[in-house]
Amino acid sequence: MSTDISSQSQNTQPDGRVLLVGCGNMGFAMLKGWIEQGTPANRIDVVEPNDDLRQRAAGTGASVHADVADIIDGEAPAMAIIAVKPQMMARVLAAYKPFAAAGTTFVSVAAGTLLGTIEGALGQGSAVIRCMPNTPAAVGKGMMVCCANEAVTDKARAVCETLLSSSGSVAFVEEERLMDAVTGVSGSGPAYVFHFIEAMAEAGVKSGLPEELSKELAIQTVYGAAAYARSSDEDPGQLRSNVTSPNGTTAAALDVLMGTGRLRELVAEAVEAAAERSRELSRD
Ligand SMILES: NC(=O)c1ccc[n+]([C@@H]2O[C@H](COP(=O)([O-])OP(=O)(O)OC[C@H]3O[C@@H](n4cnc5c(N)ncnc54)[C@H](OP(=O)(O)O)[C@@H]3O)[C@@H](O)[C@H]2O)c1
Ligand code: PRO
Repeated sequence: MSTDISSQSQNTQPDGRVLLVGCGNMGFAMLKGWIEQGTPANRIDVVEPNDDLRQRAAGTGASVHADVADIIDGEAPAMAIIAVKPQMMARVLAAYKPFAAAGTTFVSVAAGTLLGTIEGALGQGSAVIRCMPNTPAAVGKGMMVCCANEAVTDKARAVCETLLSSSGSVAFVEEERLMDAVTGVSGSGPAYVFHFIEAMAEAGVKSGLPEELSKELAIQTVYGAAAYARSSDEDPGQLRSNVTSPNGTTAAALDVLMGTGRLRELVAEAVEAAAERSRELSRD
C-alpha cells in the first residue's frame, strides 16, 4: 500500500492565495493552525455566511467574505479548502466552478464525499484532494490524511502538504476506500478521546476528588500518555505493560477494561460504525 506519512513542512508555498470555504468547527481549527504556525493571514480569504463565525475568522487577520459573489470575479486562489457539511457540498461546489476551470486545486474535508463526486460538480479534469483532518489541527497537532485525484500535479500535492502540515501530521493514501476507516480512527477519534477524558474525570469525582482537580488529572494523563507514546521507541502495549505492576493497582483496573468484550471490542465497534456512516454518506 502506498501510504506516505510526513510531519515535516516542505519548502513549497502556494503560488497564490488560499481560500477557506466554511469556517465552522473544522474550518476554524484549520485556519487557526495555519496562522499560528506561520501562514501569513494576508494571503488567506474565508467565505462564511454566519456573521458570528465570520467575525471570529476575521479576528485571525484573514480577509473574510459573506458570500462567494464577493470573490468569484477576482484572482483564482492557488488552493481552495472546502469545509462545509457533506449535505451542502453539491450546492457550494457549483458556485466555485470558475476557479476550478482557472486551475485552483480543491481540497475537500467533507466526510464521505467522493473524489469523483467533487470532480463531477467542479467539472471533469478538476484537481481535487480529499482530506480527512481532525480538530486538534487548531493547536498544530492534527492528523490530516489526504487522497488526490489524477488531475492533481506533484507541485499542488506538495503545496497542499506544506499548508496542511502547519496543522499537524500529514499522510497521503492512494486508495480512496481507506478514507472511511481513516474517518473512523482519526477524523472522529478526538471525540472518543474527549469522551474518555469526561469519563475519567467523572470517575475521579465518584472516587472522591474535587471536580476541577479530577478534570485536570484526566486531561494531563491523556496528554502525557499521548506525548510519551509519540516520542517513545516502545509500542503502546509495552508502555502499558510498564505501568502495570504484577498484582498492582493498574492490573486491577485493566482486568475491568480488558476483560472479555470490554474496551477493545467497544472501540472496534465504534470505529466501524463511523466508517460505515462515511460509506453511507458517499452513497447519498
Ligand atoms: N468537526 C470535525 O471534527 C470534522 C473533522 C473532519 C472533517 N469534518 C468535515 O468538515 C466539514 C465541516 O464540518 P464542521 O463540523 O466544521 O461543520 P460546521 O461547524 O457546521 O461548519 C460548516 C460551516 O460552513 C458554513 N457554510 C454553509 N454554507 C456555506 C457556503 N455556501 N459557503 C461558505 N460556508 C458555508 C456553515 O454556515 P451555517 O451554519 O450558517 O450553514 C458553517 O458555519 C464537514 O463536511 C465534516 O464532514 C469535520
Ligand atoms: N466530524 C465529522 C462527522 O462527525 C467527520 C469526522 C469528524 O461526521
